[in-house]
Amino acid sequence: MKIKLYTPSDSSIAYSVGTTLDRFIKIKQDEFPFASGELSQILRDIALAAKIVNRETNRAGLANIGGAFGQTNVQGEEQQKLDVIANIRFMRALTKGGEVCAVVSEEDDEVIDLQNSSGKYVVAIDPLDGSSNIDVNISIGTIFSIYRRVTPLGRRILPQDIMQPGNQQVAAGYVLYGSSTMLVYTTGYGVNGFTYEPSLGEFFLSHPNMCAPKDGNIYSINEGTANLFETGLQKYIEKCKERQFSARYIGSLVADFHRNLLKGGIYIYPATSKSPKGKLRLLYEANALAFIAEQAGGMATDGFGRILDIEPTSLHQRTPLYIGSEKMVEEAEGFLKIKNERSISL
Ligand SMILES: O=P(O)(O)OC[C@H]1O[C@](O)(COP(=O)(O)O)[C@@H](O)[C@@H]1O
Ligand SMILES: [Mg+2]
Ligand SMILES: [Mg+2]
Repeated sequence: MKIKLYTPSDSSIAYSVGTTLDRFIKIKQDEFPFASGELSQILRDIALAAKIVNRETNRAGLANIGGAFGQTNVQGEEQQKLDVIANIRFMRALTKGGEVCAVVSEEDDEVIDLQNSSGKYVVAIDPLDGSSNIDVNISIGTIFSIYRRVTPLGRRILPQDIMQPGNQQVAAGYVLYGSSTMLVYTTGYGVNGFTYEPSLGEFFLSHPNMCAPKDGNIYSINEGTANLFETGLQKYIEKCKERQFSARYIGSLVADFHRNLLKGGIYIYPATSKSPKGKLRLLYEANALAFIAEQAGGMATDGFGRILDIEPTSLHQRTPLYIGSEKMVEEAEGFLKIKNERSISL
């Protein structure tokens, strides 16, 4: 009996396009002799909850899941039903997974202590990003950051476990519920994207080693409040128009970020005279995407400094965000600095 050896074309790579997320996590874990599997488990828990939220999102119009929940969250924003459903689903998966001791969520005023003294990790999460787009069938997302607790296991969680700068993240990512559903994440060793195959209930590697183009011609900003922007930013936008760059703004941070990550571009949610800290939240929006952007060769600042170096002072603190292709973010920063220097010297 003859035995034929199977030699897949790219056998040199342990994983290739089409590898399941589970397998990819396992392979990556094996690359770290000291890895003990807890972080891998959290990534699996997040993937599981994402599958459930994906199902709810897809049938939002049918199952009376759309619309307001009838309560406001700590940001004073009206919660959508899907905000609350997603929050419950991720919280449940992270609790059941058993590796997390505390969760910071956009939808909860306080830190959620999961009463799990053996949990080594803290998760900050925006369960449903782009809430204003839920009812109009436009792409929405989930954003997550993972940190290792800094206080000893078995002790009560302390503020220092939660208030860690983004440069302490051990993993971060997002889920995009769009025409297809994708999970994109980093553990500090590059960025990989997985596409969900609903009929098989699996995420498959579809975008290995994602790299942001160094430059681009897409700018994403809500110009509705342009008259409240600082002059440096107004000048930068004029420059983009002069160059006939494409203006693209979905109004879902995850979707705008993802497009620009693939095609090259800059997303800006600036400080305005009305909101001096902008709108987006540092702990569960900006930090995660900044980690991804940097790992993909892009850049993320608040207009003046690196997002990942901001020392958090409050759970739901906001930050201006300039994120995307390196050259574009650098240039936008340059415009801000010039104008600011001029206004200071006047
Ligand atoms: O309507 P605006 O002011 O442009 O804000 C849109 C931004 O607000 C957000 O919806 C805020 O996120 P949430 O939906 O999670 O609150 C971002 O996704 C989006 O980029
Ligand atoms: Mg959000
Ligand atoms: Mg949200």
